[in-house]
Amino acid sequence: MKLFSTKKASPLVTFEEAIFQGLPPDNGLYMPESIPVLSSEFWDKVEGMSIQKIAFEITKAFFKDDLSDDVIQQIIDEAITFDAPLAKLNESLFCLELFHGSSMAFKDFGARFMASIMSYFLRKSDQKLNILVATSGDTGGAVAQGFYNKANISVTILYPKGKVSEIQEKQLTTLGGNISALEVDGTFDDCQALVKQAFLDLDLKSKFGLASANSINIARLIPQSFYYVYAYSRLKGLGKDIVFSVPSGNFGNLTAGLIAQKMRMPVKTFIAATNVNKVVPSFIESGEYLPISPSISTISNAMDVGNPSNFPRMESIFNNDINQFRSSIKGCYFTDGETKDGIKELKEKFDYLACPHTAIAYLGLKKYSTENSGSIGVFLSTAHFAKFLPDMEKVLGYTPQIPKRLSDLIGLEKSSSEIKASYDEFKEYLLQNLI
Ligand SMILES: Cc1ncc(COP(=O)(O)O)c(C=O)c1O
Ligand SMILES: N[C@@H](CCOP(=O)(O)O)C(=O)O
Repeated sequence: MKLFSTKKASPLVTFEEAIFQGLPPDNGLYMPESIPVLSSEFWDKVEGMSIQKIAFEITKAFFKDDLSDDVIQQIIDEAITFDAPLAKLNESLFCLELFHGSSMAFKDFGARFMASIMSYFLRKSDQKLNILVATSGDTGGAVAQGFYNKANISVTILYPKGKVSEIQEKQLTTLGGNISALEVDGTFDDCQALVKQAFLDLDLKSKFGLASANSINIARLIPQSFYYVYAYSRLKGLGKDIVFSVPSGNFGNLTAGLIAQKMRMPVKTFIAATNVNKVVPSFIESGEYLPISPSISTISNAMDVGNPSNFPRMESIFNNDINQFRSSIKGCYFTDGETKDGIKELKEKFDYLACPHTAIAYLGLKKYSTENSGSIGVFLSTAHFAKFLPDMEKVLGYTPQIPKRLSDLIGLEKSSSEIKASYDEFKEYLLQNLI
């Protein structure tokens, strides 16, 4: 499969080139030249398939020219070691739980898949690789877990100082080994801009192998389509239209849903549910794309993104046609006060505990369902609620039970280096520390 840059000013590349380059030289984003349509035989039989089987079939559809079946199977066996259960809240309302992986966030699908595939390609050569990744909370933890101890790979994670939860911070800063963390005095968008600048820095690129583990890297997005198809497979038998509500920040998750739709997964509509960093919902309403700078801090901190990096991919999927955009995605946004009410409502009405991001997806679906009825609603739960303990305690009025995997982190000492949001300082750090 070949990939093109959304800016159309860079040459086509192979999948291997795209994942190791991360960003095309013209600063666009790589997209597959064509998104494979899965066969009607696949869609007929999907109901009985495990998530691993679905993952295998999707990966094969994309990469049959790049990877053998045995290698694909090996990558799936290594990466997709957990499930994505659908919790039924009532006859037409389901929560797709994406937090059963190692870092307890949906990023585990993409990060583990990417770590396996990159390790496979690296084993064929003797090269060393530096992963640079920006996080507003969850990507960093998933990438740290996914790449921990992978041979010949070093990971540098940039996160905004004071803007991630304590447990999220511990996930990024306590593994050690090949994982380092940089605490940036700025916002997530500053972290993302620093990382992007490094990928375009020819001096750095001539000295080191650099790659991205953010959703700007296409290898993160394809595995995120697995769980949409899995949810569809479990709900198909109900014979109703399906609406997916996706809590969104950088819009990798929603773009992965659009990729699943392009593969012919039937979807009635997607809901792009954000916090007050409402760049995409506002774009859907007004047709104007206006980044928010600096991004606004909220209790759904992992979605505090003022310039979503996957927006050009979404535009490319819709051929830059706002009407196509509007017919596939409905936008909505919620304040912190509304988010807290959403958490309370989920607990009181359904006895279901959800993190602030998940609550936003629930609210998005609720808003849509009051105006449209008759479909099945699925809201995506993108992280375990315990990752956001202080806010959960404030909203619920008690301390919910924390999985041991997360509570064990609290006592650990963090190890990170502080930098200003300055490219010179960042580059100096990289020159001293990359492998
Ligand atoms: C818990 C959680 N929910 C939602 C999002 C937003 O996802 P995306 O950036 O793919 O839109 C993130 C961050 O990626 C997250 O960590
Ligand atoms: N919300 C993310 C921000 C980075 O998004 P990515 O999907 O592009 O890696 C986070 O949790 O770090």
